[in-house]
Amino acid sequence: MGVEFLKGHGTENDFVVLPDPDGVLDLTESRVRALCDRQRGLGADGVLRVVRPDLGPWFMDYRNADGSIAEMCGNGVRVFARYLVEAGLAPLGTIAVATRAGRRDVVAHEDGTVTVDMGPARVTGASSARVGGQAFGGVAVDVGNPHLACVTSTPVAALDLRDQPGYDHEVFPRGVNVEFVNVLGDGALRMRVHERGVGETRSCGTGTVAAVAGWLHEEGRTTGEATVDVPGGRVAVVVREDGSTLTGPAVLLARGELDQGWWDAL
Ligand SMILES: N[C@@H](CCC[C@H](N)C(=O)O)C(=O)O
Repeated sequence: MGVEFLKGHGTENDFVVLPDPDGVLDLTESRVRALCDRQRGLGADGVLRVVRPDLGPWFMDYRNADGSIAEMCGNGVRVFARYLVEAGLAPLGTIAVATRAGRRDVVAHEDGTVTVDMGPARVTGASSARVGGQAFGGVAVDVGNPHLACVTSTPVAALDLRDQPGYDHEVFPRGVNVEFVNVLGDGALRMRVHERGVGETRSCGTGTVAAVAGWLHEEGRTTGEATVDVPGGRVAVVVREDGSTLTGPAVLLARGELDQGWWDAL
């Protein structure tokens, strides 16, 4: 019997899901890279390994497509919760999910959307990004993982995000996810993102929370809410003094078995 997998996405930020309740899979960097490769593997922005240590809360072991480990993934945790519900491992309603950024309470709704309590989005200072010779001012935002949210009047559709945007390595020694944000109206944002460890993705859940926190900061506010349009769809974000929530769809579209020989050879 090969290794069980599922494929899913949250606003087209896509993941390979590996159910591994007993934590027996040896998920090496090279296996993650091969799984995420869109030519020689299944293709995905990241891998979600579903583990349940000591029958405690479910743990989301999230990996970026390049094999690196990240603290948190807002779209991934929605897909993770959808998997738990569809597999009969958790009921609809609130599910506690352990992540490297701490516990996240996730509410799976009947209509297929999922709301995640993302914890506080902390603006920690000003910084800037550079794309194609153009500088973009922004703010560093900690959503469990590091972000640089740049609100700009340059239409985000015009940006070439194939390469990693330039950023200040002293401010972000562990790398950074960079968001470019247009304000469409009060409470309506558009965003594109270049993710650490992946490249441009069609959505980034933690990035949308950082975008809203960055926009509010620019407005001199610390609380508020907005919809965020990303290339892969739309999510809704609420930022409070003590926390934030992210709501959006979570879809599972395929399941199957990896060839054991392919897996073993990696
Ligand atoms: N796509 C994710 C974020 C995944 C982690 C990120 N690339 C990092 O390295 O911090 C999301 O939906 O939040």
